[in-house]
Parts: sequence; C-alpha cells; structure tokens
Amino acid sequence: MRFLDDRAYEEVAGGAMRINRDVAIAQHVFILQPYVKWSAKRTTPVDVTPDDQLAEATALIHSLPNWQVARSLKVPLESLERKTLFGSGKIAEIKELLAQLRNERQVNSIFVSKGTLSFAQRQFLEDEFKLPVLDRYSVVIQILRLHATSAEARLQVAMAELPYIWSQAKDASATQTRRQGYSLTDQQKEILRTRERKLRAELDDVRRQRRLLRKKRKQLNCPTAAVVGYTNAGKTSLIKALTMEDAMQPRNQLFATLDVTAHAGYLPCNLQIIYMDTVGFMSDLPTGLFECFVATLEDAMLADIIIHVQDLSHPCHAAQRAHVEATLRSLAFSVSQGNSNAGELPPIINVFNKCDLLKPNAQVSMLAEQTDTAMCHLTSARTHAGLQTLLKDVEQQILDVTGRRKLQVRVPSGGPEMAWLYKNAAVVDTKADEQNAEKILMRVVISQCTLDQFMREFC
Ligand SMILES: Nc1nc2c(ncn2[C@@H]2O[C@H](COP(=O)(O)OP(=O)(O)OP(=O)(O)O)[C@@H](O)[C@H]2O)c(=O)[nH]1
Ligand SMILES: [Mg+2]
Repeated sequence: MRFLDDRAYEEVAGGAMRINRDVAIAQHVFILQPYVKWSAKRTTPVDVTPDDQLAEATALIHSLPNWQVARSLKVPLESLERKTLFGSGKIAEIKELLAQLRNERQVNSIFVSKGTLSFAQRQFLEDEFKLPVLDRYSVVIQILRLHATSAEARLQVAMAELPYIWSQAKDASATQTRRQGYSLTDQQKEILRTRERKLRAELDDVRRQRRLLRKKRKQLNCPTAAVVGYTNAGKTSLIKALTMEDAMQPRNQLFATLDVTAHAGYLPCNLQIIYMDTVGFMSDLPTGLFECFVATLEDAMLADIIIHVQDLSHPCHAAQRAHVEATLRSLAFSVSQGNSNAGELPPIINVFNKCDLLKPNAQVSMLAEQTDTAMCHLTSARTHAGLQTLLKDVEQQILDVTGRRKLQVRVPSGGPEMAWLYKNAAVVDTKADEQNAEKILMRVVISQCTLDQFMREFC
C-alpha cells in the first residue's frame, strides 16, 4: 500500500485536479452554481431547484475542515457545454465580485458546482479569474481522500482519480496544451498506467477477501439487512440507534462513510441480524467516481433485505429517493448478470428519517403521499421515534425472506434439546408447561433446515 503515497503521481494528479494532499490549508471558496434556465436542456429533476443545488455545493465545501464559503452565486445559463461556460457579461460581473471579495476578505479558489469542467472550460476560467478552479469531481475527491481510512476505501478513491486525470489530458487539444502548458508526458502516462495496474491488483485482492467474508457470513446463517441511501440521510445514525453500538460515528458531512461495515443487532424475537452500513449516494456525480464504490454495494445487493434511509427534512428527498432507487435497480442488474434472477432486488423497506425536524402535520401528509409504497416508516435516529415499529417490520421481512418461522416447542426442562435450541435458533421466550412440570414451552424462531436438524437429532 506504500505505493499510494507517490510524489511523482501527486504532481500529475495535482495538476489535473487542482488539489493536493494538504487539506489542512484554509480555503476560502467562491461557489458558482450554474444552472440551465430552460427545462428542455436541464439534466436535473424538475423538483431540484438551483437553490437546492447550491445548498448541496455548500454542504460539500463544509465537509472539508478549514474550508469556508466566501461567497456564492447562482448563474443561469442556456447550456453547460459552452467552451467559456459563462458569457462575457457574466465573466465581467464575477470578476467585479471577486475584486470586492479580495478587498473585504480572502478568497483563494473558485468552485464551479458542475460535475466536471472540460479542460478548456477550466483553463479559460482560471485565466480570467486568476484563481484555481475546482469542479464537483475534484471537491468530492478531496472529501473522499480525507474520509477514506480503510485500505479498500483508500484504494477505491485512488482508482476514482484516474479516469478524471485521463479525461482532462484527453480534453486538452494539441494547440491548447502548447499554449496553456498542460499535457501528459510519456513518463507521466507511464506513472498513471503503472499506478492503475497496482491498484487493480490490490483491489482484486481486497474483493476476494470480501467475497470470502460474505461466504463465511452466509455459512453462519445470520440474516443481513443492507442500509442504503443518499449521503447524510442518517444511515450510520440509524444503525447506531438500532444496535446501540457506541463506537459508530455519524457525522454531519457528505460522504462520511466510505466503507461497507457490518454491525450486529437483535430483532424483537431475539434473532441476531447484521446491518451493513454503506457508502452514500449523490446525484450528478460524474461517471467514474461512483463506479469505484459500486463493488462495495455488491454486498447490499446480496443482503436479505434493503433498508432505504431517506432524509425527510431535505427539500429534495423525493428526487434523492428516485435517484437511489434507479441506481439500485441498475446495480442489481449488473450484480446478478448471468443469474436466473437477473435484476431482482431484495425487498426494500423505506425509512423516512429525521422526522423530528418536521412539524407533526407535515409528517402525516408526507406519509399520505407515500401510500403507494407498501413498506414505509417515519423514524428519527435522534429521538428513536418509530424504531420499534420499524424493527417489527424488519423482523417480518427477514422471517419471510429467509423462510424462518416462529414456533412453540415443548421440551424437557433443562435437557439437551433446550441447550441445542439456545445454540442453533433464536429463543423468543420460555414458560413453564402448566400440564407437565418437567417440560418447558419454548417459543423459537427457526428455519426449516434447522428444524429438520433438530428433528433428526431428538425425535
Ligand atoms: N435531527 C436529526 N438528525 C439526524 C437524524 N439522523 C441523523 N441525523 C444527523 O444527520 C447527520 C448525518 O448522519 P449520518 O448517520 O452520518 O448519515 P449517513 O447517511 O451515514 O451519511 P454518509 O455516511 O455521508 O452517507 C448527522 O449530523 C446526524 O446527527 C435524525 O433522525 N434527526
Ligand atoms: Mg454514514
């Protein structure tokens, strides 16, 4: 893994992405939020307003320590593809604002909140504004670099950087590169190729281990629920509330969780369940970025059920939900290719979280809107509202999907049958048998296969 810290690579990457490893340096960012005025050319859903987009851009900047928003501006455009991005009048207006800002306080970079800027767009804007210009890709990469702690997450982030660097270099035409000085030398290209080869080999290794772990989990026969959703919806918080696992750390930052981690909890019937915490989704992420994390979501696709956590207090929660659902469907398809159940998703339980932030009558109308959805729950990971009913639903789904049943069995009190059931099934409760003092009534949750084993052993 030492190859990840490679100075020669950092130079190439820094040139393309305008970022460096030293995120501790304070940044005062001027956010420009371009949006397309006419609906025909819009790529964002109609219920996502430019203000919503700007709020997300601001949240991205605030996810980096020491990064502050010096000023922000929404810029209506006819299209996002123009070579200069903005018209000359707008450029002049922004320059004026920048001059004012420089007088009042610091500003040392510009964040154009668009998936990726072409090489030409970025060069043009940097020449005009005389400041480094970042796009969403480079800001998200910066956050991911900071939040990636496990080996797998670090490898994935490193991998996510490469397509961007290549695309920037490809964008740069021969005349531009001569004039503006950005092109990859053969040596730099070799640095990128070698890094990619090493990353692929390491990631293959990590994924082999992940598959092994998954197999082991399956052998343990413990039911699993994958917790998925948009970034900052409250996935980690919900799992923490359901498992009482103190070590988990929810954070008010985008892309706080970058690893798929497993957390054990208990259902009301005492059956153990594993919750898988996953990487959050975000719309308008350039291709190449999210794909690198898709492999970690494979586990989610193979879980017994999916819990889709949504931030009900977010103005764009409906668009976020549609985005997550569409991505899940396409993921399910790619994961199960070649299988007979191609494209089939595990049952999904919708969780409308952060309901504590809504007024009670707003909650009711929100829920009424969702009547088409069979399984949905209003919850608050903060106040724990709605968690008991959610758990009951999770239990029901798990029992259905995994073919487990609740049964009452009469066994000798203190006998080997009792010990066997405690070891191999989930014991809901026990009570004395009023008709026979030597027997005990046990309510258990058990799969058909375990029940068959029990019968073979004791009947
Ligand atoms: N008011 C309120 N805040 C919540 C609730 N659930 C989570 N939060 C807050 O929302 C923020 C994000 O929570 P996380 O649990 O880290 O969200 P996440 O979905 O895991 O986010 P990523 O890991 O970035 O994908 C934190 O500041 C939480 O304290 C809730 O029910 N009510
Ligand atoms: Mg999280």
